Amino acid sequence: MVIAGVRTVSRKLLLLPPRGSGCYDPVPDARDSLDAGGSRVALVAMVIAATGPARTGRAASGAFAASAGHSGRMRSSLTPLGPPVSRDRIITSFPKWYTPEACLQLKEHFHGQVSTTCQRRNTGTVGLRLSKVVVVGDLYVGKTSLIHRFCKNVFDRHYKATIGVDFEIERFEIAGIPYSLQIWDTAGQEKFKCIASAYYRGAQVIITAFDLTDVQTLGHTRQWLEDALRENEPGSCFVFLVGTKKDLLSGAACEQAEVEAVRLANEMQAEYWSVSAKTGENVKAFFSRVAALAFEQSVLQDLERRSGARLQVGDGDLIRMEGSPPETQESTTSSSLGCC
Ligand SMILES: Nc1nc2c(ncn2[C@@H]2O[C@H](COP(=O)(O)OP(=O)(O)OP(=O)(O)O)[C@@H](O)[C@H]2O)c(=O)[nH]1
Repeated sequence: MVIAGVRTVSRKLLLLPPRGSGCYDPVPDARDSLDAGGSRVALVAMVIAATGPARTGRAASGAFAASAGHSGRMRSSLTPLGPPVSRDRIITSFPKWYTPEACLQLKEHFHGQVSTTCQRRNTGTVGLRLSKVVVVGDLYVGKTSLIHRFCKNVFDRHYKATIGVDFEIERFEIAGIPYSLQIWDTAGQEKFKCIASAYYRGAQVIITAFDLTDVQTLGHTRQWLEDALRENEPGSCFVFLVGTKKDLLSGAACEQAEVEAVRLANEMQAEYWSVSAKTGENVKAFFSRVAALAFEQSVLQDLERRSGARLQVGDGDLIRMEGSPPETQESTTSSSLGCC
C-alpha cells in the first residue's frame, strides 16, 4: 500500500504533500537539486510499506507517524502515563515576553480559570492533545538550528538544506498538565515551498523566522506569514516573529535590527523574539512562551466547548490573534477562542 513518499537527506526529510494539495510531483525536482547541490541522499523510499518506518531515522519515523498516525515516540507523547517530562520542560508560572513593545500578552499569570481548572485536574482532553507549530522563513535563516537547539540541545555549523518538511514532538508539563508541541520545520528554498505549504494547515502557532544579520530576510517574513495564514482559519493562530543568529551581532547592532523587527511584528500582530541557536540564548524561554500560550488557549477552548459560555477577561490580559479585528484584541478568551 502506498502511503506517501519519503526521502531522507542526512537529518532532513522530504514528505510528499497530501493528495489534493495541487503539488504532488516534487520528486524529480528534489532529486535534481539534491544531486546538483551535493547534499547527501541517504535513502529514497517511495513506498513506505516496502521499507517500513523502522529502517528510517528518527525524523522519518516521525514523518511516518504524521501520515500513518502511529509511532512509539508519538504514542508516549500522548499517553498521560508515559515517562515524566524532563525538568526543564516543566512550566509552573507564565513565561514572560521578550519585549513589551511587541508581545501577544502582557500578563504574568495564567488566566484565573485556567489555573483553577488545572489545579482541579479538570482540563478534559487538553492533557492528551498536542499543538501544531509551523516554522517558516527564508532558506539559511536558521529554522532547523533553532528547533534542534531546543529539542536536542545541539548546534551544527554546517548547513544542510531542509528538503520538504520535518517535525519534532516536544513534551511539556504545564501547570501540572501534560502537553505537547509538534514543531514543524519547513524548507526555505523556493522550489520546496509547494511541498512545505501543504503542511501549514491546522497550525495553532506560526513562527516566522529571519536572520538578524540579513535585513532582506526580515522583509520576506510578511509573505511567509501570508502563505501560512492562507491555510488556516482567520484568527486561529498565534504568530511569532523571530530574529535568529543573535550571537553574530554586537549589542548595539542587535538593538538597531530589533527596531525594524518590532515595528514589523506589530504590523503582523506578532510577538517578537531575538534568539541564538548557537549559544542557546533565549531559545528555551521562547519555546516555553509558545507552549504556555498554546496550552492556555487549548484549556480555554476546552472550557468554552464544555460550558458553552463565554469566559470573562481578567484584568491586564491582552492577547492578539492574527486577523482579529482591533476592537476584539483586548479580549483574552473571546479572541483566543477564535469566536469573534
Ligand atoms: N552563528 C550562528 N549561526 C547559525 C545560527 N543558527 C543557524 N546558523 C547557521 O546558519 C546556517 C543555516 O541554518 P539552518 O538552520 O540550516 O537554516 P534553515 O533556515 O533551516 O535553512 P533551510 O533548511 O534551507 O530552510 C547553518 O550553517 C547554521 O549553522 C545561530 O544562531 N548563530
